[in-house]
Amino acid sequence: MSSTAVFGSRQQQRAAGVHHHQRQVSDSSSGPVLGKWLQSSNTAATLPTTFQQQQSSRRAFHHRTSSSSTIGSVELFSEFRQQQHQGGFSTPPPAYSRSSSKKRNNTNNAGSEDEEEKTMGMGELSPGILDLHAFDTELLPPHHDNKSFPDSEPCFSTNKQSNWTCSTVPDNLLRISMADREKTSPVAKIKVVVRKRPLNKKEISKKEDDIITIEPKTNSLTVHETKLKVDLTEYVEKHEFVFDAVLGEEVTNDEVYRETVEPIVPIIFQRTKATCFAYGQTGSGKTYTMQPLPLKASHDILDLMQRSYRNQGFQLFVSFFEIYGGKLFDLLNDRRKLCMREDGKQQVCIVGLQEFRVSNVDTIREYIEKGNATRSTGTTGANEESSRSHAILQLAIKKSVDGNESKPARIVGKLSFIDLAGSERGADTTDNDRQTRMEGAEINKSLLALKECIRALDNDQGHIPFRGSKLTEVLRDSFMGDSRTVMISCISPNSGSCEHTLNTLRYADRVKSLSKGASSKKDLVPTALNLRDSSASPLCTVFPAALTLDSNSFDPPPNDSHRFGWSRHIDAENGRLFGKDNGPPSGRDNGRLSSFYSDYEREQSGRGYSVSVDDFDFSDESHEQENILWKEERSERYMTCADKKANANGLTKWRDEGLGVDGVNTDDFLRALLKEEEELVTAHRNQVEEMVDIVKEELKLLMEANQPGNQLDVYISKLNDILSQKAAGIVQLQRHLTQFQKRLTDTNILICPQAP
Ligand SMILES: Nc1ncnc2c1ncn2[C@@H]1O[C@H](COP(=O)(O)OP(=O)(O)OP(=O)(O)O)[C@@H](O)[C@H]1O
Repeated sequence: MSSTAVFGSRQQQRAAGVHHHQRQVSDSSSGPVLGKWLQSSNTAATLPTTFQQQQSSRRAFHHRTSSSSTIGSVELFSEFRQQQHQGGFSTPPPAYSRSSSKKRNNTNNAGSEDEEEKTMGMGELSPGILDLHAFDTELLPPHHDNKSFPDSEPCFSTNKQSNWTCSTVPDNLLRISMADREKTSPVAKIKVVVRKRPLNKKEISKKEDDIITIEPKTNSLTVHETKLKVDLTEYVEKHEFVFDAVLGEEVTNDEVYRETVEPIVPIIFQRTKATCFAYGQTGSGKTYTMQPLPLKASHDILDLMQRSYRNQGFQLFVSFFEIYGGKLFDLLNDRRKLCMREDGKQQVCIVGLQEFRVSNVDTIREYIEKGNATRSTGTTGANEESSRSHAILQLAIKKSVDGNESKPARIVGKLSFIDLAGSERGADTTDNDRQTRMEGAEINKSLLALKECIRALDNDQGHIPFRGSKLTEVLRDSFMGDSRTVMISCISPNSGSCEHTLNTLRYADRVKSLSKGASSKKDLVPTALNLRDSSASPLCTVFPAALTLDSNSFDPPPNDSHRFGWSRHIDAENGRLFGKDNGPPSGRDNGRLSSFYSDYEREQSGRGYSVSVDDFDFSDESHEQENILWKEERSERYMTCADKKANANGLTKWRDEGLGVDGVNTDDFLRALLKEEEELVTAHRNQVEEMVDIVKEELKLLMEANQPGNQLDVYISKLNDILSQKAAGIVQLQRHLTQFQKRLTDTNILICPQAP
């Protein structure tokens, strides 16, 4: 059966967890992987500039290495490492200077890029003229001196020129006005951008590899994950992702601004609220990325006020606060504690928050520096000066009624910048103290809630789970009405951060793929490369044996966060109960689970297996939170179904009268259903955990079986035990499932049409 036949239409593919934004390739020979890697990391001349060129260079390389074994690829890999460590791929340090204190200096850093703007005077960049500043600073090759990096400072690991050749130069040559830009390119509701930082000196000294390659032309990036087989040979698994924009280490903060926030600025004047946030592992460059943005945006806003909207009564206000441990603090007012209130119209009001009217960039810079200096920071394994809070800087555009400044100004639009605290997995926080762990849990909760809100908003769902976290509650009004969201996913390039990087990219990928707009995106044609979340696709072509497996049992859980693929199944069978996008958020690392499955498949197909089953971790704190959000959503769904059933039975106002289905109290009815559902999911989770242990045993047994002198009878008896355990687990879960299905059928839930 061909791979396309297995997955059918695009829609079916999505329902089956197939992801069109993410293409992942596992290649145990890894020849082509390294071929592309070497080329794209080398020089502009060897960088494939078109897809065809890439393909042909891939083919050429593949041809060169097609007969090479894993050992061969390991040799190539070491060759690559050697060259990299010898500085062969290093690029010069950035032209701008940074001092060691991050939180202050990032603004200064923005400032260093902005310094010239200041001396030129505001408004010098008039519509349609060349941006000489960008031209001067960004096209001149910076001075090459690797030794000049302070400890935590980054070094570039790829050739800067290569990427200029690909995409950046034309953008800088002619900088059209924002208004023109706005006319020509409508601003997407959600934009997901990835930014990779350079390797820092510490990572280089630890001889870590840069495992991310970027193809700016196709907005794609590839994570080259090195894995070990049980026989300890290395192989490289490629994970390829496509986003709205992918920014490499050579991309300046100016360019980040142009790609992310600049297009939104003009529409803030048209009653739009926009949010730009950075997400990523601690130390991945969120603060570095976010800090310069508000200043640049203020510059453009003031510019528009003075040019396009002169004398129209627009005013700019700035406020800056942080959420730390679920509490709000004003960063422009000595960290005064704030409280949040909601008025009758569900407008969020942060009581006591100081808002300052600003009319020039210097004043805004001072406010931003003041706020940054007041922020809560701490130390994490990856970042000595880590932000442990979510910092929210808001630029509000207000307009006085009839242009009369003596009357109170009304809000027109708002631009919120959120520098999210660094994301760390539960597992990473075990070394830290309780405080850091609590912070980590809070951060995870916010991230999950944020994703859920974006997802619900983009699907125009009636119910937006704002209450999932303080962060989303506070941002509520920014998400209401006409809103835009820009998410910048920051990633570290080093091999030691591989798992975090994949998590960040999967989060970003999910945010993007959940958006309705995603379906109209470029990457629609199903290819052999983008069939699975994690690397399973090539198995269909490279390892045909994988196709003989039952595709249901070995499908990785779908990316769209359905709980273990369950809602998808019901969806496909009944098309009614749970909408595809209404499944519970998984929050758990589906990627790792699917990676586990693909490893298992690889083993089944006789190509060895990975030891990455240890990665399979259910202990994520965010699980609790996801349950809350999910229950809220599911409860609504049950209510709607029960409503319909009650109506069909001639019962009106059953909710008000507290009557549930069949006369049972509404609350009890819902509680019982949710409880049973939760029990089923818990049973499923336990079963999968057990299964992982069993599979580990199985892998061990297989290893033993390959040892000389192995006893066949011992092997047979152990295998029998293992298979019985597996079968028992499955039968037990099946029984549980049947009971729950029966319960749903009895209460007519399964035949309830989906709520509009
Ligand atoms: N694109 C980049 N170019 C150059 N240096 C960078 C870049 N991104 C980050 N850095 C440097 O890397 C270090 C860590 O960056 P940063 O503090 O912004 O990370 P973070 O994601 O905000 O971490 P945390 O979540 O722990 O606060 C800093 O020293 C910063 O200057």
